[in-house]
Amino acid sequence: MCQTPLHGFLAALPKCEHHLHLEGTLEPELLFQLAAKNNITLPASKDAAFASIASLKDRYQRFQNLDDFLGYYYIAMSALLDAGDFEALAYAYFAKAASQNVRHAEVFFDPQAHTERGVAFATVVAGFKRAQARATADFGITTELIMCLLKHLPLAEAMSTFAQARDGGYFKDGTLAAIGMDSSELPFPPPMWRDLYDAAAAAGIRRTVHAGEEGPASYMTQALDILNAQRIDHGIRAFLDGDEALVARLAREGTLLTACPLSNIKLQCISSMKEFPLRKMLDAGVRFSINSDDPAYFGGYILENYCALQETFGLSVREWEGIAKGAVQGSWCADERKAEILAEIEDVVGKWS
Ligand SMILES: Nc1ncnc2[nH]cnc12
Ligand SMILES: [Zn+2]
Repeated sequence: MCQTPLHGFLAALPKCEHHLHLEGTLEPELLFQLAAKNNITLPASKDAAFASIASLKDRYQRFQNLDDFLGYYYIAMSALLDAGDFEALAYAYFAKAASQNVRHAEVFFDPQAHTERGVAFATVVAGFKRAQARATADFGITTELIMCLLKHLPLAEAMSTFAQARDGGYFKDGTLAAIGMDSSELPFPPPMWRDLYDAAAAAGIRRTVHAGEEGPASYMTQALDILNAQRIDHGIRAFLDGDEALVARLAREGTLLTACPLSNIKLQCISSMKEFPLRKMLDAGVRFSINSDDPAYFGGYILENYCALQETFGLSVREWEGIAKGAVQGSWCADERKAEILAEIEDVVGKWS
């Protein structure tokens, strides 16, 4: 438990999570269990970190950058094979999130990372949908799925995965809420993905994209101008690069940045929490939410991210109220659901003021 006097308040505060990769919640314990069940051999002969749960956890303390982490992330998810595996993964995350008072979660998954190794798109989605239904019934948490396409694969493959989901009615029937893009950033700037984002916009589908994590602020401007992205995942480089015009635009347009402070430290995008641009984000009036990204790898779920910020920046209850409400306003859920969560926030704030 963190040491801040506001720990109880931060734990109780109703939260929305918008930047969470379901595959990034695969804890080493579940990974080893699924690998044994599915007869998947983890490549311990190539990388000794895969020898045991303990050695893997130790290696997770020392990521050098985004690509170093992604190497482990893609190998680990090869242990996920049947719908029950995807259900177990997602349900474990929803249970953990609900225990930290996440009331609404919009979560990413990477279908291409599964279809390219022979797991059907429908299998992945069926498992996640079962977990979503159980989590809502068990915890009252509402959830949405965002399909991410991978930047390290060709545009044509992203387009065909997108077309499969669109033509299969997955967006129309509400199974999928939006598209996003993730994976390596620097070698794959936003203009490469124009056709994908144009096709999503033409079909009336919501759009987010990872940008400004390792890549420069100019990638964020391209994401807005060329991809017409409605949300940006990470986005800290707007502040770190001092791009004042972009910051002013983000504030003016009310674009949600889905920030992930512990992730930024673990992937060495910033060297300590003091460098996380929280004060600049607040002062500029940019809308943002605080999220966990890949909690099984980065040493903390959403509450640990809130607490780590509090330990460094010492915000007031009122400032946290503003952050929590901004996250609700930036969510892609119905207005009635937003009103419910906003009322829950007022309730908790009332008890702590
Ligand atoms: N932080 C991150 N950045 C880009 N792609 C990712 N995939 C999973 N986590 C990611
Ligand atoms: Zn991410």
